[in-house]
Amino acid sequence: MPASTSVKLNTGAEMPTIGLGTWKSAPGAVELAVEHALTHGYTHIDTAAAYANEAEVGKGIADSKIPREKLFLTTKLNNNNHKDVPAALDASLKALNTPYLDLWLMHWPAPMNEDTTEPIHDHDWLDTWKSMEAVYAAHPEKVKAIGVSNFSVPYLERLLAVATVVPAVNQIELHPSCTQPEVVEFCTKKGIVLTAYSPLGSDNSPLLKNEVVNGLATKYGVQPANVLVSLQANKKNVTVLPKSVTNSRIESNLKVIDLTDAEIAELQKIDETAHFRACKPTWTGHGGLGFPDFD
Ligand SMILES: NC(=O)C1=CN([C@@H]2O[C@H](COP(=O)(O)OP(=O)(O)OC[C@H]3O[C@@H](n4cnc5c(N)ncnc54)[C@H](OP(=O)(O)O)[C@@H]3O)[C@@H](O)[C@H]2O)C=CC1
Ligand SMILES: O=C[C@H](O)[C@@H](O)[C@@H](O)[C@H](O)C(=O)O
Repeated sequence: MPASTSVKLNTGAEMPTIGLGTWKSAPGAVELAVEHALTHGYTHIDTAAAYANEAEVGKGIADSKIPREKLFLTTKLNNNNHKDVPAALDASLKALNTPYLDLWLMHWPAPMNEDTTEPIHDHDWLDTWKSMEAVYAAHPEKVKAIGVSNFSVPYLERLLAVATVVPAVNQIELHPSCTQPEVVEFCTKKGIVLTAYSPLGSDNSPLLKNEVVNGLATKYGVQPANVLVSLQANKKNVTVLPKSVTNSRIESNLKVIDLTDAEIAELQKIDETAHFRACKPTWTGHGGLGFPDFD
């Protein structure tokens, strides 16, 4: 099926299919990258309190002069803020210099200490979700949708058993070396949109040199990165976040090609022989977080 330009959330809102990623986009560079993206066709930006760049992302948004209602802005609750959800939301809004978020995600189901070096075990992430639901209900003017990130099937099952709000999105690692079919299928069945992070395989990705990826890039006259972004954009229930601080790449990453079902299957097969994750859940100190390649 042809690639989408937006995907409908369970709130009714449209989420633009391609968003600019900003993890490791340093202050100084990130405001220019965000401004460049927003003045060259992007309408969706992804950041996180953990990236320590929300203020600069906010500056890039302001400098672009894009009307707020034309932008889809996502940020994430940091692992060290699970105990103080309302204050964390206000801090992100202030840093981003925006009256509201289009989407606010629990970054990891993994509460951590103040400087995110150690896990803490006296707080349950399910209570964090309940606090996010409460803030969302009390302040619809501040947050238009809530969701999760780095949630495996067992963690989603635990959440859905008590949730009064079904997460709008689960943002997870998705690329040909990390295809996660179980969680993609589960979310799709439950009406939860997937957002593909590290779609190029993150920094210094071997996927950019992969033979299948390069074969398709040559066939369609595009860059390997376009094949990788297009793979996600060609899926029905998926949005995708290529990150770059390089203007030419920011522009070119928006170009999506329509892949055939056979080409999609060939790309997804790469996982069978060359599996990797750029972001291992174990970094949080909470184990594999229910992901089958860790537990
Ligand atoms: N929820 C979560 O836990 C996570 C969320 N994310 C989100 O997803 C976004 C994307 O993931 P990320 O890990 O950053 O990695 P990506 O897969 O987007 O890859 C980014 C890397 O690819 C390079 N690159 C970008 N475009 C091209 C191109 N056209 N050709 C060649 N190289 C290119 C970038 O370099 P350069 O910038 O120098 O151009 C950078 O080194 C993040 O920025 C973040 O917003 C990511 C990880 C975890
Ligand atoms: O969004 C980005 C990621 O979640 C990142 O914050 C973590 O993956 C972590 O820093 C790590 O070291 O792996």
